Amino acid sequence: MPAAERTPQTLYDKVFQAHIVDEKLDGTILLYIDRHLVHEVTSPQAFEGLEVAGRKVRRPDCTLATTDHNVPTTSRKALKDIASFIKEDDSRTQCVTLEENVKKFGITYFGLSDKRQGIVHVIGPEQGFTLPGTTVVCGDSHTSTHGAFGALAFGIGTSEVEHVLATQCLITKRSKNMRIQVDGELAPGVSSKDVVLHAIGKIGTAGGTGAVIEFCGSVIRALSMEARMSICNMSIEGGARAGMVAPDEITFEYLKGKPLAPKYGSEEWDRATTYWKSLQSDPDAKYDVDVFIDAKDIIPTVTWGTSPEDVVPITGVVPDPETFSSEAKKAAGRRMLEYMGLVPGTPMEEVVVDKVFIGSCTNSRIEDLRAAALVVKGKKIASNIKRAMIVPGSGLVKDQAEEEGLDKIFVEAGFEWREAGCSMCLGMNPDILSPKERCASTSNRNFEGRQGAQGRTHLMSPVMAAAAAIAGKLADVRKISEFNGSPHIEAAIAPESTTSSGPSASEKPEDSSPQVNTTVTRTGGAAAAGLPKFTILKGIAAPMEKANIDTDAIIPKQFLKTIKRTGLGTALFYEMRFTEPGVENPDFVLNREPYRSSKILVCTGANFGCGSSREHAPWALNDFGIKSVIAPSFADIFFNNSFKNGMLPIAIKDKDDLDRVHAEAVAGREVEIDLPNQLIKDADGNTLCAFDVEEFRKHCLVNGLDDIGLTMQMEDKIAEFERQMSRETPWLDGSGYLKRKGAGGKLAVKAAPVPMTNRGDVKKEPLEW
Ligand SMILES: CC(C)[C@H](C(=O)O)[C@@H](O)C(=O)O
Ligand code: SF4
Repeated sequence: MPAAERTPQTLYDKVFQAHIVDEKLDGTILLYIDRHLVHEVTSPQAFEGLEVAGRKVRRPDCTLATTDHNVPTTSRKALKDIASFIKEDDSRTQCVTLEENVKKFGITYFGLSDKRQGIVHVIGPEQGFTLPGTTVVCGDSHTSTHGAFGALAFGIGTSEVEHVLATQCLITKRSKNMRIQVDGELAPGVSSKDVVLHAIGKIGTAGGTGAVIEFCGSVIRALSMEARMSICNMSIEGGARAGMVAPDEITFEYLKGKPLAPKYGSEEWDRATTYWKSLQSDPDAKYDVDVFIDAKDIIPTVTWGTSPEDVVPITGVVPDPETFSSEAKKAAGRRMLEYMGLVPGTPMEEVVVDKVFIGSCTNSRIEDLRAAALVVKGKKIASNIKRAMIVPGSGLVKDQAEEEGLDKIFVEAGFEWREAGCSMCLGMNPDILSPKERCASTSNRNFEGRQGAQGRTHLMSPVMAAAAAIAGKLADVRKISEFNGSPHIEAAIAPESTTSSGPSASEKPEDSSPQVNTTVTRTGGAAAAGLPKFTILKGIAAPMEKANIDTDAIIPKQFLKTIKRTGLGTALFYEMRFTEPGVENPDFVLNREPYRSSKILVCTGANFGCGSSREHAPWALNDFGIKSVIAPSFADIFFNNSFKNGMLPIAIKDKDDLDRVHAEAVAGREVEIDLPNQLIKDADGNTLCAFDVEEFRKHCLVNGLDDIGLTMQMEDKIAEFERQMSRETPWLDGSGYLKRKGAGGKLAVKAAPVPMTNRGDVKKEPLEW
């Protein structure tokens, strides 16, 4: 797969190029996916789709599943099975459904009784499932985390999860190249989280739209793998499709001995590292966007508002919206301050906190816990702190921390020591904020209601969250005297990660159980049809005037627990639509006539659909009856997800054009979208403006084509690509407990389910499922 060098290429170009199965004239690309991570929230509908169509999982050896979002983080000592452990009905259904699906489709799965269970973005790297130069996807926006290895890793929606399960490929387009270079040396107390918060503050939450960000520069090179993961993790908050760091000796060192990485010292390891070393951007490679950051400008950073771009140094004050550049920004700022319960001019260090959460896929790894423990050691949390939680990212992180005695440091200080999961990052499980509670959080999103309805989130690094717990308010970790903060906190505390990754491949018993790749026996699923056709759409258009409408606002977390695609219309814009359950907010546009029957949404603010990869957002719009959203720009995943559901998102950049359409919406008149002619018209048929749409997407919409069926017609090309991959990068055919049997071109994949649990005596314990 190593590509011969031609025109100068970036790291992204190289990895992307090496995975092209097919390219159409209009630039539509069929991209091969090496690694697919699966969790319980975004997979049920995908498996259901496979089953209905009689399709099987093409590469179980390249697929790894776990439960993380819904799982309680309380003690698992009394755990019998997930069905009796999870009390909340919908959460239980989602987790049990995943367990049924992994059995049915023969996928390796880490359940709650397995120490390798954890947040999907923590376990992939930990197991060596994530490798340099690979393409990695998951039905989850923070898949960008894995880019720290020089992988092209991005979040996808549920329809795409189904597409990858069925074909191991995705239909996509090239992204732009963006480079964020961070040079210099980080000052004491400044960690990778501050770097990424600072960068997002600089570029904005739409700054990376349509691009893959390569993080480089002397600061990035000096960071540990875990610190790099925290940075790539939040690329999505900067609007980017993915973030990447070129692999180097730090990367290789991290991968040595990981169960699913090539065996260190083997010929395969040498071959792999030779290839990985070639994955550097060429010196004269071109970037579409270049951003430079001087490390000395970065000081410990916290957020003040409800978007990750609302950052301020801890030494700063709550900003005054009246100083913002436009009326729209002023209005948004006022709303944020009201929601956050903050007054302009208040020093950030005087903002009193109720809860502290150290966890999430951004900051729940062993180095994060070590760093926080250094701050906390020998101290007590402040008396006003109602609850402070440490939630390790995986069972293995938890074990490692306990081995080092970190749990004792935290517990003595007054923290709760929890089991692995997403926890309070998004409150889909019992860990939530109560209304108006303020949280110092190491997670990645501070959207309204994110950690619990009306909860108030301030994002920050683990050492800053630890400092807030001790001080009882937002605090500058550098002022906590005993904290001998060092440059690159994570790297300095843990020069080498010692987290064990469970039994290594060689320690594992040979898998001898018969495999279940093709349990679903219905056939005839390759037909390329299935969606309603979209040609002309005429109807009422609802006006909205807000920027950065995130997917958490379109459909809040509590409605993600469904295992169906339908019925979400009632939950659309829930927090804005209802003042309390069943009571409509009369001011919200969709509660007014004639907008109750809208088929179109016209939004004048940019970056519609930012945030999570939840396809529930387009499903909710669709179920409500809205088949098209018109806005100046969209977040990539939402945009993509809409097409997969036969919906048409239209980006209108020209302000006058958009204003004309918006005026019709405000007047309550019908608007017509003519897709074949790419025109938007008023109710009388007069053209308001033209719009662009990619040829392939238009073809699928107009003809109601299901793109999984289309891709399956490319079987010969996919199989040929896999044969070539087995020859050139054999380490990518499942290894270790995912060993692909019958390689060498045949698709006789024998995926290995986890042959045992990983608690206690691995040889004697029963099958995980
Ligand atoms: C549930 C999932 C779709 C979602 C995401 O994609 O990000 C979640 O992980 C989140 O952080 O909001
Ligand atoms: S962002 Fe939060 S909810 Fe989403 S995967 Fe990461 S930890 Fe889980």
